[in-house]
Amino acid sequence: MATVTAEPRPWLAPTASAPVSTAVTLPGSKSMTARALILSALADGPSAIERPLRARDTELMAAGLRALGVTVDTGDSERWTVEPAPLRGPARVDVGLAGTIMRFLPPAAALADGVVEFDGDPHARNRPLRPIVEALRALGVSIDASATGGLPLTVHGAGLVEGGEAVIDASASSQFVSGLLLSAARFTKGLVLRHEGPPVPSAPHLRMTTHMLRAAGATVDESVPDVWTVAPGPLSGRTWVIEPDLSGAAPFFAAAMVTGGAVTLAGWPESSWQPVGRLTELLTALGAEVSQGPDGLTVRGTGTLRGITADLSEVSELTPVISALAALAEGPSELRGVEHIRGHETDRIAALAAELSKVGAEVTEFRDGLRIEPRPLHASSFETYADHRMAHAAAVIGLAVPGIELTDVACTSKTLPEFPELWAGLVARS
Ligand SMILES: O=C(O)C1=C[C@@H](OP(=O)(O)O)[C@@H](O)[C@H](O)C1
Ligand SMILES: C=C(OP(=O)(O)O)C(=O)O
Repeated sequence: MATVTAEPRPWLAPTASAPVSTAVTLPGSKSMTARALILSALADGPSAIERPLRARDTELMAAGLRALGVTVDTGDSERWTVEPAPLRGPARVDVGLAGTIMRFLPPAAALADGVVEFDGDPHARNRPLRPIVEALRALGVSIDASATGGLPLTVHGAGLVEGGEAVIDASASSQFVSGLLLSAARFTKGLVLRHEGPPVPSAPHLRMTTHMLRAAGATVDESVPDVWTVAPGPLSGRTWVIEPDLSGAAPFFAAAMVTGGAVTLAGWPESSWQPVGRLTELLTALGAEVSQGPDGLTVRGTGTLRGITADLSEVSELTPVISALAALAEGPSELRGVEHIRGHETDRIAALAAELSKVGAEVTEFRDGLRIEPRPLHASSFETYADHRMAHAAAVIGLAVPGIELTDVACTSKTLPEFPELWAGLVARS
């Protein structure tokens, strides 16, 4: 069952009356938890996932794997266990609004013996899927998709996938590549996947996929740009230790920046598979001081919030929170390179342009991004479009601008069901 947050609709974002200075402990990375679940389900022995993310996206992933016959025990929030089994249909999978499920699970379902049906939230049907469906067909999988090539999908699992070579245009989502690679070691001939088209976004997420595949024992070659090779072979069960979710931490870091305080993300590892270097560059350019020590990763507000010009293609899921900071900055910002986020939980470029304009910013919408000119901001209703990161953006603005009313905050359950309580606690302690 997905977690439901009983928060009022609309939700008035709390305003900070003093600097937010605190340490936060946040759950594990959504992206790492999703990959650990898939790799564990395809392994030849049991696995444990320590400090996973328990949220709608990962609970639905666990439920999807259970529907395919895998034993996933999520009873202990600190340590989930996965006992693989031969995958089988018939099964039905609810993907919710999760890109990770709709792109990572169909390739695994193709290995199942039986029919596996996929569907999700109304907007999930609009999210791009065609390239991965066509690549799977080229690899010998029988799939029925909607007229637009997306959900609802039916995968006719034959118990094996021939695999081999495939060409894909992954410019709309790195998850098409990650999804195919995660199951590829179990394809009879493995996989040689070549991307052809405009650049693939989210390179750090691709590196996370190849790191985790190697950690599970797969042989992966990514030495040729835009070509990924996974040799056929077994995957090992293991213990995955999940890092705190860096993208989920972004609004909390932004709180330090907006209020001139300091927020430490506790439990941050010395070396990470998430794009902490890029986040540090961006927050520093915006005016923050970022440091790492035994207590964790700390972002300190300096009282200065500068506008920036940045290509966010590597860290596109940060666009909403960075846009919120840009709307509160001293000068204009131009955030580009993220056309594909029009296919995220909502069309994030259009949604940010509409909502930031409503609160008073001057916004120009480009095909691949936004120009944001700060203006005096004012109270307003803020539509969240069922998008957790739109809610984060609104909450960040609300710290500085009284009267920001989110149409819905429960959408944050996608990746952090505790968000409303954690956010209120942050301000209460300020
Ligand atoms: O592989 C992953 O876990 C993700 C990859 C990225 O997707 P896109 O490449 O579609 O942006 C990112 O935005 C998403 O939140 C998570
Ligand atoms: C784009 C996102 O999610 P998804 O994994 O559903 O694509 C996101 O979390 O910002």
